[in-house]
Amino acid sequence: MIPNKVTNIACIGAGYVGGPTMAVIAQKCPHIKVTVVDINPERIADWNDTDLSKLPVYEPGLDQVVAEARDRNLFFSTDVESAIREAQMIFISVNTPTKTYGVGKGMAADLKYVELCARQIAEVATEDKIVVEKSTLPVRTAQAIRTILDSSTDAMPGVSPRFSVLSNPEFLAEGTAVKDLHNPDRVLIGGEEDEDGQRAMEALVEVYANWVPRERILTTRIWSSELSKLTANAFLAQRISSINALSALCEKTGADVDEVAHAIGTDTRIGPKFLKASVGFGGSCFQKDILNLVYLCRHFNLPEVADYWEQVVKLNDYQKHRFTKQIIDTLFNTVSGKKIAFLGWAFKKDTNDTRESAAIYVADELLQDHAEIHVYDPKVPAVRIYADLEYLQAHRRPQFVIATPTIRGMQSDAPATLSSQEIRQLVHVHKTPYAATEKAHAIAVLTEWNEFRTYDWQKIYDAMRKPAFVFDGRNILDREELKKIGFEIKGIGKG
Ligand SMILES: NC(=O)C1=CN([C@@H]2O[C@H](COP(=O)(O)OP(=O)(O)OC[C@H]3O[C@@H](n4cnc5c(N)ncnc54)[C@H](O)[C@@H]3O)[C@@H](O)[C@H]2O)C=CC1
Ligand SMILES: O=C(O)[C@H]1O[C@H](OP(=O)(O)OP(=O)(O)OC[C@H]2O[C@@H](n3ccc(=O)[nH]c3=O)[C@H](O)[C@@H]2O)[C@H](O)[C@@H](O)[C@@H]1O
Repeated sequence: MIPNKVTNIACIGAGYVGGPTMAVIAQKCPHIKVTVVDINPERIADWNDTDLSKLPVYEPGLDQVVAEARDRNLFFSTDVESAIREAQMIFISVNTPTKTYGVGKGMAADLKYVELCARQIAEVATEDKIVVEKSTLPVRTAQAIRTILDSSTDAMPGVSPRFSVLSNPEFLAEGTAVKDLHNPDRVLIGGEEDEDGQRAMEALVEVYANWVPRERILTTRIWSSELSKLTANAFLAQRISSINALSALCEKTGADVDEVAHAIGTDTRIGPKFLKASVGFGGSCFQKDILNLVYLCRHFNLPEVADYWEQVVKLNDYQKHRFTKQIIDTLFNTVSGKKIAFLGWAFKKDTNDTRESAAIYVADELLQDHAEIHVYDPKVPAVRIYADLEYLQAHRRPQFVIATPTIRGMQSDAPATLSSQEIRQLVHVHKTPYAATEKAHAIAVLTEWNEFRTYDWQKIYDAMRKPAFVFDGRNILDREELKKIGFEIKGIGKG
């Protein structure tokens, strides 16, 4: 019988979602044993490291949560099979990147890791289990998971465990993951409408109810839950693209985008959040989830709906390109041989995650113009920065190329593919902001780390080449103060 209460949970995937989410469940539910498993042994070793600064995910407050629960009722392991066998409830929290091959390449979510998990659960399970989709998935994936689970049940007559599939998408944002998990706006649980589905939902509601007020735990039909996750990310990203679109107009007209955002955000129907103009949104999910939504709409023959959402991603590509073009234009139409210092590489502050960070695309485009790039980021190591640039050489999205047909008003060549050696010759990673900015022609702020505001900007100015340009892609620096020192400063949407 599908349990309606659980004391043993497994989670497949010890990444940015699986790790923090399960750590908080274990912290808040000491009566439940939580085992997080992953096929990546280094990742698991890092989660088990006694030096908590080595946790594979950097999130403020996560070290304390792990310290409290680890080896009490929270375990990290590579033994996927045992964890599946013992658990009554199994979360699937593996990566679902955009497909880079075959049908749906560049648009659809790649579900091969999710499928592998379902197959492994089906192979190993001998008792009834609840399977929870924690990964972000296209609507109706639960159907595919159920088909896999049920077909192997048929193949094992005699041992016929039952499965109930739930959708429980995660809404945490990186950098505030622990805060978001401790105090979520809502928890969403979608389940099947039969008796098993109801029992499974009851079991998962019970888990969250240990710390989340019941009225914030929403239960829906499974398809609604799956689609709500893609919709939430599409709406959030759409707000950023909307304000970024207006930032371009602000620059032409002399308006100030922060003033415009404040003015519209005080309307309670619009609200103040997610209206910060920037060099463009990054992160592993917004682009991937919108492309997935666009793919689904095209699949269901809704081209107008698909085009509407695709524009959010195109505008984001345009914004990254616009920022780069402004750097090149301002530096007298070429950055060849010039030293551009990057403050920040992570896709946002308070995380070491760089996936789809705007910094990667800006760097790539500047490298096409033969710039020399010097990076400082408080949390991102050099190996990650090189790996990001190398990955991009092999996986440029055609949309980005289309969005950047002209540089300086002239037709530019298709982007050159840089070798690892060329990247290492042109990109240097520094341990301090002062080393990165020394003798630089310009500074580009790519991430909104708080510490960037607190630097000795006079010292930075003194060591730079003149005129000393700052391109603030996050509008975080004190413009007046920097101008007084002598900097030429350009922001986003600052007319
Ligand atoms: N990163 C974020 O802030 C958020 C991510 N999501 C969604 O959560 C899912 C996971 O995302 P992340 O945690 O960021 O990904 P991640 O890439 O950080 O972690 C996924 C982990 O799954 C492991 N894995 C893959 N296949 C496996 C298998 N068959 N057996 C065992 N381990 C396996 C990988 O080794 C990796 O460590 C994605 O669907 C994503 O869209 C949802 C909300 C927030
Ligand atoms: O599905 C996911 O992965 C998650 O995606 C986002 O979270 P995340 O990408 O971690 O971080 P955000 O705070 O949403 O920022 C995303 C990007 O948008 C940028 N941003 C954000 C807000 C804003 O006003 N302006 C802006 O440029 C950030 O700098 C960052 O590059 C959502 O906020 C989460 O709810 C969701 O769970």
